[in-house]
Amino acid sequence: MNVRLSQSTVRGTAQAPPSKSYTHRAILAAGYADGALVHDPLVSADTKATMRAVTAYGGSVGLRDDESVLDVAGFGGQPETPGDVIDCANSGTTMRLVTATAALQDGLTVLTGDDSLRSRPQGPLLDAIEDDLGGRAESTRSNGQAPLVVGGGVTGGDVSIPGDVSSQYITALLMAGAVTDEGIDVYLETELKSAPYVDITLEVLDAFGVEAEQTADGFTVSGGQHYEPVDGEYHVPGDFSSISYLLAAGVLAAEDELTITSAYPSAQGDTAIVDVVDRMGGDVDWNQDDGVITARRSDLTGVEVSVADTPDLLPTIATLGAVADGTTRIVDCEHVRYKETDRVSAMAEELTAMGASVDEAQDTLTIHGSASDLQGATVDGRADHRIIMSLAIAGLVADGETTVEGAEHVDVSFPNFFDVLYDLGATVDR
Ligand SMILES: O=C(O)C1=C[C@@H](OP(=O)(O)O)[C@@H](O)[C@H](O)C1
Ligand SMILES: C=C(OP(=O)(O)O)C(=O)O
Repeated sequence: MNVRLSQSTVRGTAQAPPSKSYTHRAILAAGYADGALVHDPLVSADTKATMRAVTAYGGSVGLRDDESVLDVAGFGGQPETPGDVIDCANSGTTMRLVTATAALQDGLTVLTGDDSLRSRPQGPLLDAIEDDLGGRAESTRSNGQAPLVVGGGVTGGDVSIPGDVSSQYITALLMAGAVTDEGIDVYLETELKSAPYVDITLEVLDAFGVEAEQTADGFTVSGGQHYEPVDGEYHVPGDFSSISYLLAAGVLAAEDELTITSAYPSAQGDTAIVDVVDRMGGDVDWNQDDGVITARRSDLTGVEVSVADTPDLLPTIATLGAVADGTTRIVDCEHVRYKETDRVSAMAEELTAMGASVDEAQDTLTIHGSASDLQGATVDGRADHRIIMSLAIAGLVADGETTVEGAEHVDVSFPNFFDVLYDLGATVDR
């Protein structure tokens, strides 16, 4: 699906979609439990992959008609051997988290995904399971990528793992480690990137009555624990990665002001987008008690931003930088190359196609911005939801028409993104 956008303004109120990261964890935690009601879940292509995995391990997931609640029956910490391959589709979170689940049972699980997911790094997690925990974890092509074959009935132990490839390996080991006999101690061999995502994990584990904590050199979870959420329920907060596109639309294109609801504080590192926009000179106000962000159109100035903790914000900040006056330097971004696509290159190339001046280095993206340089163009969304949404926001400001190719992939995290933009008054032809 191609979506065409033209320079236009937005106004009114948009509700943030529910958090993808919290939804994945809540579904899997409910799977490790006897079950749970997950309120306000994100129902998207990625979270459906985690629902499939929980079902494959012997649980079940029912969705209320209005999509407001997932009724998850769990497998009680003892996953069954799946009767079929688990298709994780485009979801790195599903593949990593479920690989550790697979290691818990004696039988084998086969995990695969789409072209993008089958090119992403899984090697450090496979090595941790096989070399450190004594399980079986193989890449069928011996290249550290899916398809994967995992099993072996691990009972816990000590794991050494790099921290600068994906924090999802640590999340996976902590979630599975709680139901092993011995627990798992994770030692980080390199500095942890995307650290707030492990904080999200600790928050969800706590809500499910599971204890895990940070240590001087990593994380630890003791074994023999039972997942059991308070009152059998869990509530998912709004998603700040998704909010970043709405907030960018507000400061770049609001006619008067744009209001975003369901924006309550949580462990999400991506709440940093509010501060980034503020530092760029954006007129933004966040009422944390009410969960409401208000943004007004503003003239932005380039800044330097580290995305070490917030990789998913890179595409949004790149778009903001292309419109801001002066230079925006996005640093500490090498790990953003291991996502659905290499997002550093993707944003460099596609914003350049729209007339921006961008320099790319391995760990830095530098954008010499100016709103007047941005021209509508046909851009490739790279089958990556965040590239698509960020380029669409650039299309609200660019002179002339912008066509974003492959726009249907927003179904991964923000399925009604283009409907929301349309309802806010943007000129969008879906
Ligand atoms: O655990 C999570 O929910 C996520 C962790 C991050 O990945 P990495 O830890 O691989 O950087 C992030 O980019 C991804 O969108 C979601
Ligand atoms: C990288 C992302 O997710 P995942 O790793 O789950 O594919 C994302 O949502 O930007």
